[in-house]
Amino acid sequence: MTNKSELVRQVTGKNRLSNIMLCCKTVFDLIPQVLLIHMIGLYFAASLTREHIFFECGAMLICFIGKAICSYFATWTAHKAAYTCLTDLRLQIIQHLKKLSLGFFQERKAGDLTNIVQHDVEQVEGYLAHGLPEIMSATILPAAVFLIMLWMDWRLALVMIVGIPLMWITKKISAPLWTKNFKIYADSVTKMQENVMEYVSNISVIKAFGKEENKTEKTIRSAKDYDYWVKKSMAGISVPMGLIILFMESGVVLVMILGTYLLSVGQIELPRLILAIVLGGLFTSSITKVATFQHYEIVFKQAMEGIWSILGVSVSKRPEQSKEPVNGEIAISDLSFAYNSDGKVLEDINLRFPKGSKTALVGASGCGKSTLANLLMGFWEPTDGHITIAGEDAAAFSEKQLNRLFSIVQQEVFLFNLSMEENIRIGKPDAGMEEIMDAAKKARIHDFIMLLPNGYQTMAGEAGIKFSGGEKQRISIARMILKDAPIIILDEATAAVDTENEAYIQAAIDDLSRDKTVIMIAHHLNTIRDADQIVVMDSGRIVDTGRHNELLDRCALYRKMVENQNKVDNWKIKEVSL
Ligand SMILES: Nc1ncnc2c1ncn2[C@@H]1O[C@H](COP(=O)(O)OP(=O)(O)OP(=O)(O)O)[C@@H](O)[C@H]1O
Repeated sequence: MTNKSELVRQVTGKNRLSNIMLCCKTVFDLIPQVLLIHMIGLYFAASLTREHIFFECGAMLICFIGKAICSYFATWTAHKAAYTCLTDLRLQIIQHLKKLSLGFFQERKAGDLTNIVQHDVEQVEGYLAHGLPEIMSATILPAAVFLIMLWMDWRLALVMIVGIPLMWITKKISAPLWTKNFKIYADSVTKMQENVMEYVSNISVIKAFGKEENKTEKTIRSAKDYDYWVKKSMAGISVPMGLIILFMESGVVLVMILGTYLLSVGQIELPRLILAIVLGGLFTSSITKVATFQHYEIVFKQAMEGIWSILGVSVSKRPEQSKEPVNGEIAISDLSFAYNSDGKVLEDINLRFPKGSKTALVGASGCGKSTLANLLMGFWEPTDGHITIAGEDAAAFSEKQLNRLFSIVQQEVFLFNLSMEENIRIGKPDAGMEEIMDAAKKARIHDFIMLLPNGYQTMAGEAGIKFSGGEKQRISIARMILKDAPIIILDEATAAVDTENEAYIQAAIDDLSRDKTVIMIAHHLNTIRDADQIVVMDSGRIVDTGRHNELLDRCALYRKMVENQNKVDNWKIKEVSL
């Protein structure tokens, strides 16, 4: 999909059959009224016969049945198209989300994306199943009425539409205000949802830090904002809507006035005048609806904006398929990277990670260690420069193939609501039970799983089953042992666990890292002393690279970092011995 208009065409194009049915329904709607007036005319002319009554009433009956059938098919086809479209859009969004880089998910909030997938897509369904058919029938009917009126008496036809220019001007003038209010309303819905989601998912942190009052107030405020904007947008609609109704009703009043005059001077017959007034009433009520249905269009446009804010994001330029990448030395040359126009986060990076070596990235918080690791895994594309793996440009590998080369051990671990067995099998979908148990043993988590009520079949989300951070971490390491990727990225995996768990995790990581290329994002300098190379970073640049002792000799920044680390360690020992 290249642009938003194409997406809108694709969505609204599904209603064609329903529109045809609505046209037929309109015709069936009008014929009985014309026939009735025709019979009244015959009656006044004293020429109404039984045959007339029989055939015209028969035709009316057929029209009523035809109208009911068309109505049924119009509603059915509109709903069918709307729900097909709703499912298509959700699938399209999910497929697209799958292709987007991790960076997209760091920038957009979960509440915002959920709101689009749930609420905005639902609005499209409302527009297609209800809004569009109503707008269609409210447009076709006045057009047909106008043609009949023209055929009957062109003067009455013209006075009937006198209010339209005024209605159109009111609509044009009020549209920007209408759209603006609605946008604020839609934003307040998103904000309220984001706040509620953040509140619910972080309730433990909020309570732990005594922030209930603050956060509750913020969440309630966003709910009140929502309430305020709903009312304000309704108030913004009601004044122009009143004016539109006034201008349109002037049409039928003018038909009555001019019609009565024409009758008095003998230029129109009574049955024709009655038909003109009936049709004028129909015209007015339908065309008024067209104007007031404007909100359907605004809601639809707003929903499409939201949907396009996902579908319009270009996907990674990586190929869908590529040859199998070979494990080997990783080389970074002249690499620079910026997340946005705020400036470069990494600059002039030149590095080598020999196959099977152990490298530690060290530096102050925010110096770019995680960004560098994310670039290696292909989550972002370098702004300048290249990354090669075994001599091949990493950009030429598909996401899937590149993913096979890497495993990452992070502090935050997510367990799916699946059994332990399935949670570990994610690392290798075709792994047998033996392999899974073997990986769990290496990850030092097998004994723990065996103590669970249903062993490997215990569900991660089962009531009463709680996992510590360290246990979750070891389950995720078992996944990675099974995956057996040749390059391991360790993001300070043992920072948030107790000493016993730390020892287990360390042993599990040692097993996972054996004979692999290891890149550690390190905060604790005492865990990296035996690294083959330590990369010292500062403000997005590499300051020095070498072994621990070499850096102690020649790199002032590294020396300072080690001294600071020693101070912290001494402080911890003192704190414990107090
Ligand atoms: N998605 C993002 N969008 C914009 N800027 C970002 C994004 N992620 C990180 N940054 C910025 O990039 C810089 C480097 O961040 P990065 O997380 O790579 O540092 P780090 O050295 O890993 O830090 P830490 O040790 O605290 O994890 C920081 O200034 C950070 O604010």
